[in-house]
This record gives sequence, C-alpha cells and structure tokens, in this order.
Amino acid sequence: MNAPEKNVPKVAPVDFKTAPHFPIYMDYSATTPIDPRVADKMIPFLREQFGNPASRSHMYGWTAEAAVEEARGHVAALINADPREIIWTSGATESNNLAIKGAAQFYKTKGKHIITVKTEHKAVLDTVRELERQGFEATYLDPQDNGLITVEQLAAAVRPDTILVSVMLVNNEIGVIQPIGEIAAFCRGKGIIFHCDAAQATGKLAIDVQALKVDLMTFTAHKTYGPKGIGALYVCRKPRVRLEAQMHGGGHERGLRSGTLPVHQIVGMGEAFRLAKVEMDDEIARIKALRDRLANGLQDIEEVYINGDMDHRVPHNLNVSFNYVEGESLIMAVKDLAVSSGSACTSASLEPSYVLRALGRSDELAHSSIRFTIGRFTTEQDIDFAIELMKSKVGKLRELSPLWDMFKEGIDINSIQWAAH
Ligand SMILES: Cc1ncc(COP(=O)(O)O)c(C=O)c1O
Ligand code: FES
Repeated sequence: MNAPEKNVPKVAPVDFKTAPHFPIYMDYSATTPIDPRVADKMIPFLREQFGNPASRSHMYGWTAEAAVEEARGHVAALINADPREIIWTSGATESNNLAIKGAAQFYKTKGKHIITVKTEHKAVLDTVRELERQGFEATYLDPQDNGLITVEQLAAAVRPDTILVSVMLVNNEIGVIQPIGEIAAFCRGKGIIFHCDAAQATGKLAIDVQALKVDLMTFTAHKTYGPKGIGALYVCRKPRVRLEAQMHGGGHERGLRSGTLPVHQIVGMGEAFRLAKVEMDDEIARIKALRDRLANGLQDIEEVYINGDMDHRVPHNLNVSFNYVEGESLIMAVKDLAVSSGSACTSASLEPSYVLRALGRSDELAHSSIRFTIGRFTTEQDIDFAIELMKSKVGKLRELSPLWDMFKEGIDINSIQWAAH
C-alpha cells in the first residue's frame, strides 16, 4: 500500500507572470522558475515521444536522437561552439567534476598543480580538495576586495608543473564577472588547461568560447529558465582537450559520460538556451533597470554596503550588507521576500558566507548580507515592495539595537574592549 499522503504539504502552483505572490521570488541565482515555453516543449518527450536516442532501429529512437541533436545545436549556438563540443551532464556540479577531475587525471603525467580561487562555488572547491586528497597540489587565489582576480595574480601563482586553472565566469553570490578572456589567453600561452564554471552566466552576458579561448566550460539549465538536473560541458576540439571519463558504461557522449540521455531535460535545456539567445539583449536592459532601481532605493538606508564590484557584474544581482543589524533577525524580518542570505543560520555550515569573508568583509557584515537576484518574471512592483519592506524592517531592527544607538552617538564600536565570555 502507498504511504498516506496527508503529511505532504500542498504548495499551490505559482503563475509568476500574473499572480501577486508571496513571498516575492528574488532568488533567481539559486534557481529560476522554468519558462512556460520550455515546459511546453518538454511535455511531448515525457509522453508519446519517449524513445531512447541510442535506439538506432526504429522511429522512436530516431525522433529522440533528432531532438537531442537539435538541443545540442541550441546550446552550442548560445556560446559560439561546435555542437560536437557539447557533452550532456546532470548539471553544473557534474560538469565541474568531469572537467576538473577529468583534465587533472588525463594530464597528470605533465604535472600535478592546479590553481583556482577562494570564491569559487563548492562544486569546484570540493572537487579540487578531492584531487588534493589524491595527491595533486592546489593554490587558492585570494580575490581583491571587489571580488575580482587579476591575470598578474594568476601569473604569480603559476608553477612549471601547473596543469589546470579553474576560474568561474560569474560569481553566484555577488555576481561579479571575472576577466576570463585575459585569463584564458594567458593559460593558452602557457599550455595550461583552462576551465571556467559559467553556470551563472548564460543569458546574463554574451559568451563566445572561440573568442575567449577557454578549453572547458560548465553550464546548467536551471539558472536560465530550464529544468533542474541537466547541464553541459563544453570541451574544446581545436586545440583538442582530453579528459578522463568519470562515469563508465555504455560509452554515450563520445565515451565521456555514459548513461541514457534524459531527452525531456535536454529538450528543455535546448529551448531555454535558444530563448536566452533570442531575448538576451532586451532582457538584460530590462533587468538591469530593475536592479538599479533596487540599488538606488536601498541606498536611501544608512550604513548599507554593496558587496562586489558594480561595474563588472551581471545585471540581475545585488548583494548588500546592512550594518548594525543582526543577521538572524534580518532573515526573520524579511520573510515576505524569497532571498538568500550570507548568514550561517540559512545554511548547513556554521560559517557566514565564505565568499564575503574572502572579500575581507567582517563576520558581522557577512552575517547581515542579503543577495537579491531578480529575473525574467520580476516586476517593478516587486522591486518597490522590496525597497519599502527593507527600509521599514531595517529601521525597526535598528531601533532595538544598542550598537546602532552607540554608532549614532558617535562611539567607535571597534575601540570597545568587550568582556570575554
Ligand atoms: C557557480 C555555480 N556552479 C555550480 C553550481 C551547481 O549547479 P547544479 O545545481 O547544476 O549542479 C551552481 C549552482 O548553485 C553555481 O552557482
Ligand atoms: S546570523 Fe544566524 S548565524 Fe549568523
């Protein structure tokens, strides 16, 4: 017998286009709602067109294969790649694992040193840590306080046995855009493989892998209005980059990633990336105007700090710290906004955001930070609501805060010797 369903919470489906919806979704960098046009494209592949693209002897297989190849073309087109350079994976985590472990293991006879950055996503950092456990050596670069690294920093860290560099295109917490073109050109000049995690970049800025000269680039569908559980890895063919497979089996995807292809997911990613290419320019302009409206509104509040460079940044991200506000109370106070926080109370770890800490932010400012990430379905009313809510809640919390009183009275809080306890 099936388990009774009575304990399953019922969540009403949200129509992001029309409904006044609470909490207002401003966490587009965690994941995006799927675009209804993407969902519509996927449905036939969950129903009548269920074939396995590896089935070569009948219509069902051929139809599925054609759909997979069409989607591969759309993904390749968004980044100016050859479709043969696109390998399907289950998402950015798997693409990062395949790229980093695959390249390190293939080129291990050339050297054992890897360089990455402290503000990378855990899917990169933990993968590099695992390689360290296997005997590789790693350098983790410190970003400047605007979140960016420079090619000079990278050059200073390179050793004769450096085989791989991994630097993300867009940071997931603060939205800053790393100088990937310069970094990639530098690596190519030195014969070092360059991998870039672009999970947060698609649809937010133009990507041309040929002009950029990257060797490996990671993508995922669910940050760009596609389904979760599907991603891709770009593997450069000229010059040819080789990888050790991490998943063994039927030899799918040129032997690099075995496993029956999830056709409905792939079709969804293809459509999401096709739409991103067609609509990107208009969307960037619209979303940037909304983000700037939010930034201007929040800057009416005293003691607000923007985290990360504002010039080299994707249009949909705003990450701010509210000084003299306790992180936990702030999260509780803004329940009507679905946002992300740099405080430890929203995560499984006990540390505040390691990204903000790497930028040199104090624990207090890292704790009291909020990441607003907006997107395709965000409206001006949503933005105005968020501004008013933040003004009122931050004001109320500060009324209760002795630290705020001291700050207002001109007492330098950093000079106080707190009693140890
Ligand atoms: C920069 C970056 N890399 C990797 C990932 C992991 O992506 P996925 O959920 O597709 O495995 C994310 C998503 O949180 C991300 O923001
Ligand atoms: S604000 Fe909750 S743990 Fe820091």
